[in-house]
Amino acid sequence: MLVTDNPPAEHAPAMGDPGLRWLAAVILVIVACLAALPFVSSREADSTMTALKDVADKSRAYDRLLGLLKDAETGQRGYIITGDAAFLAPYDNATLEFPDALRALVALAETAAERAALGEIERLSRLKLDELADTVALRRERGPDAAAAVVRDRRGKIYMDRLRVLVGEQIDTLERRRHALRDRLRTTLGYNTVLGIAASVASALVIGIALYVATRTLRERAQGAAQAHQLAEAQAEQARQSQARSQRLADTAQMLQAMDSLTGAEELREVLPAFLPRLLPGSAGAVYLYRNSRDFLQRAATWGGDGGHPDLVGADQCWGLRFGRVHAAGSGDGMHCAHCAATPPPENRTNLCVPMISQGEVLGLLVASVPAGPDAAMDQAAATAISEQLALGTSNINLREVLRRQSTTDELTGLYNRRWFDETLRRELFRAERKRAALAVVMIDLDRFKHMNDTYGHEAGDLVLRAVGQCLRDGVRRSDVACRYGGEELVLVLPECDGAAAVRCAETIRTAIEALSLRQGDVLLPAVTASFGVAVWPAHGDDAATLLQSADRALYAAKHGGRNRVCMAA
Ligand SMILES: Nc1nc2c(ncn2[C@@H]2O[C@H](COP(=O)(O)OP(=O)(O)OP(=O)(O)O)[C@@H](O)[C@H]2O)c(=O)[nH]1
Repeated sequence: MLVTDNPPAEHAPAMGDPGLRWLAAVILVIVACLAALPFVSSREADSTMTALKDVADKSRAYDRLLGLLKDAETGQRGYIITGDAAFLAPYDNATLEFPDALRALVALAETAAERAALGEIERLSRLKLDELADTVALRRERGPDAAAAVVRDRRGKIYMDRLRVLVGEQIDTLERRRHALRDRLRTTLGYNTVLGIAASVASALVIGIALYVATRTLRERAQGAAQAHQLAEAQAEQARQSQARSQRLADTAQMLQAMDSLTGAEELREVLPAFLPRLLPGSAGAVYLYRNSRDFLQRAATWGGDGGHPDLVGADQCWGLRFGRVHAAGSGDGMHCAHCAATPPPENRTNLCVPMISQGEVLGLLVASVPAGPDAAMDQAAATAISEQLALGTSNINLREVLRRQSTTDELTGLYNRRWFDETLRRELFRAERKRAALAVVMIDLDRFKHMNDTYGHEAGDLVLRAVGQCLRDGVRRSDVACRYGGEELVLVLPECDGAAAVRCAETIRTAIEALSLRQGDVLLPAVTASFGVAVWPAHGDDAATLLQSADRALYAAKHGGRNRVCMAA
């Protein structure tokens, strides 16, 4: 349109016109600034994502520190109970690694408060490790009773409880920081998108102006017009790339956010296929995660069609895993991995295998088939960045699973803890009321347990509690909940179970406990028995408190009736 409607050249303002040149220069400066802004904003998003990764690393370092102390304590307990030096392996390993783990955390400390907390952690850890070393030495030189006497004075337990609280507070602080960083990332990405659009609009404007000027001066300034075209195209390409980059960052952040809300790795099957096709356009592939046994990697998700990816992959079947870095193989070149869906890949495709590495540990494998061609290098870089984010997200899922398990279970018996019991009873009472179904509660108390502790030591008592916990787990259905109520008191919540069935269940467990034959080292411990009190909703109480009181009174009756028996509430 502009070319045909042009006035004759002699009346048109030429590029040589100083006014027009100034106008062009001003527009170019504005457009250049707009195009640069998304880059600045992207840098901000990059630095926030790095900070997020650092916070997650530090959280894991705290968790590892506590894990080392627990390993040392487990080794010490095993050695004291058995006298077998083989049990000291985790203890030796943990005491060896502990100073480095603590030093690494001190080096990462950022605030005076964190340094103060680490100082206290260091002091308590030293006391705890000294106590462990003393008891190990005592066991070696003076036998189990001398070592057990030191354990019994509970000094070590007090240090350990305090350390758990201190480390937990640090992890909570880091969790709050992670949420704040995620909010900041979301805001930055919002700005980024707006700036990307503004840059695109400005580029479109400059293209229009450049075309206008170029056509007006075409006859005299053919070369100048071509340069203007090139400049406009470069600007448009720059804006397109910046927008694509912003979009990829936003998609990656969204994927991480979605992964943050997962309760287990199996849910990746739902989340990843929604994001990976957007992050690697035109691709198809699969994500594998190591099984707990670490012998094979198991397929966790696929995208871009089923693709024939096998369920399991051995670490030695993948060149990427063997080299510990991204491995690419095209149709006519490179070493092909046996596990890839199409080996070798079709003419116009490249297979990428990218190990997912977090903190130097390989957590899984990203396998992607991408289009071969000029964008292949960009796809490879993107796949590497995505695998880093997947590794970060996966290790966060693993960490959350461990923390959730720790917060709901009792460490000694492996049964659910008191907090979980309170929540479960409240929830099951609501359900029973809604379904009009029965619900039974069974309170259990070990008989003359003080005598066991006083005669055979606290470790023997712990051994008994662990074995009784196993009897409870074996004796209930999957839908029942067995908890440690406190000390040597245990409790069962039996949904949809009437009085007769609850008494039968209690009898089974009572008989199993009575039949236990336990040894502590060479010493055969005396038979253990327990008393049971059963109460049923709604006959013995219509809320949690009265139901528990009824079960407790029935337990009292069982004790007074001679112990080692099951009594139903009156
Ligand atoms: N080993 C060990 N003992 C514990 C634990 N928690 C509580 N106990 C002990 O359990 C014993 C409970 O004793 P009592 O409440 O007097 O009752 P009992 O000796 O079992 O006698 P009855 O209940 O009347 O049959 C105390 O000695 C506690 O120290 C624990 O985690 N480990």
